[in-house]
Amino acid sequence: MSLHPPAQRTVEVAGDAPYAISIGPGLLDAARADNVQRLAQVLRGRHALLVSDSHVAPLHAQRAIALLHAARPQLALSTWVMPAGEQEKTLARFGECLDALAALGATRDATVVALGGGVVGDLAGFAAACWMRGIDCVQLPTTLLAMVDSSVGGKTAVDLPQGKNLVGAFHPPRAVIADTSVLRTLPERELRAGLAEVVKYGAVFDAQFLAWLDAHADALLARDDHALTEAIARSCEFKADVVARDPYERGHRALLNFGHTFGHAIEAEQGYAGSGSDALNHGEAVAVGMVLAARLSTLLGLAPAEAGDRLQALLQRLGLPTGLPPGLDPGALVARMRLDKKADAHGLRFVLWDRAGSARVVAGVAEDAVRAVLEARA
Ligand SMILES: NC(=O)c1ccc[n+]([C@@H]2O[C@H](COP(=O)([O-])OP(=O)(O)OC[C@H]3O[C@@H](n4cnc5c(N)ncnc54)[C@H](O)[C@@H]3O)[C@@H](O)[C@H]2O)c1
Ligand SMILES: O=C(O)C(=O)C[C@@H](O)[C@H](O)[C@H](O)COP(=O)(O)O
Ligand SMILES: [Zn+2]
Repeated sequence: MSLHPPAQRTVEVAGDAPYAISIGPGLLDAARADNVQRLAQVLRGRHALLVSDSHVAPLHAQRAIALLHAARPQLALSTWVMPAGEQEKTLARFGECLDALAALGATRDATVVALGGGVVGDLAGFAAACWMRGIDCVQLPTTLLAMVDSSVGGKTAVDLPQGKNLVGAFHPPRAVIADTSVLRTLPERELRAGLAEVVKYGAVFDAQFLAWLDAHADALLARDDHALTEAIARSCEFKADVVARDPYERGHRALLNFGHTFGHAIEAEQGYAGSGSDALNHGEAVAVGMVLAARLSTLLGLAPAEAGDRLQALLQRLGLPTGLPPGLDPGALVARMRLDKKADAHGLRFVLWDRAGSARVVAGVAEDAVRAVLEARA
């Protein structure tokens, strides 16, 4: 293991509104001139609203606030803290976030700064997309999942009881700043959840990356800085490449939904993860969903069963669930899937694979086949 901290990495996201993803330890440290300069370049106007949650704010908000003040001393800054958890990614909380922007008097050159995991990032990003028809958003992701996935690409949303992310907008951030030192306070379960989305990139784009993850599983679980930084940067490269080519998910971007048709149905059917609930969180539901998608691929004659077995073994090695939780009814899950955003007038569409690293969208998947996979449960 190297004694040197990992070098800072930057991934550029191309497109009509390009932006940079900065990754490395200490990027929220206001004492570093390069950090101050990075944020100063993207802040405009007089107002900023820092959005965070009840777990993250006590741990990390002070550093973000100090950096924001250093980057733009004239800033009128307020902080709005939402209760933590997927159960809170609601229209009601979104409305409260808009109220906080109104109370601040945020003008069109204001910035929403999202400090948190994917729940905060999605909700704050959606508020930025809607306030005065769109203001800037800067993402400061604090979970592994948010660093590798949700802070990048501009999908913003809240959930409805009927389904995940059913109300939202595409609204790319102005910048993503991932200070990897905040991962030290991340609960173990959330670290593992983030690894599920990292595995997803290998599953759909690159079998060699899956082999790398297998070889570095122990280092990743031990939070080795070098392994984590590499996994984050590689994941951001995969995502940046696809969202730059297909920002509005008209084609290829849908591959990032591998495991999500099953996963989102599980999350909604369980009533979403939150304090005191046993529900799977997003990353866990995606882990189960990817195994089910691999099984569906095999049932439809697209992929060998061994590919699914290997994926399941890797996810289990990373401490992730891979079987359908007890008590969930296959029929109810299929009914949920009819509201999946990839479904169309012709029925369900799934991201399936031929083998690791080679995925595609398959239309007209029979509900009976989906039920059969769910009834087998893993
Ligand atoms: N927009 C996208 O492209 C995209 C991509 C993937 C996932 N998502 C969404 O992201 C959400 C899941 O995100 P998540 O897994 O980050 O969940 P999350 O935001 O609920 O965070 C997980 C938990 O970790 C806590 N936490 C966050 N950072 C912490 C830290 N550094 N130290 C201690 N605790 C910390 C949070 O308070 C929360 O309790 C889902 O709603 C999912 O739909 C969106
Ligand atoms: O960025 C994307 O595109 C993704 O699909 C990334 C997913 O990991 C993420 O969970 C996303 O929010 C799902 O999008 P949805 O359109 O199915 O709600
Ligand atoms: Zn996801």
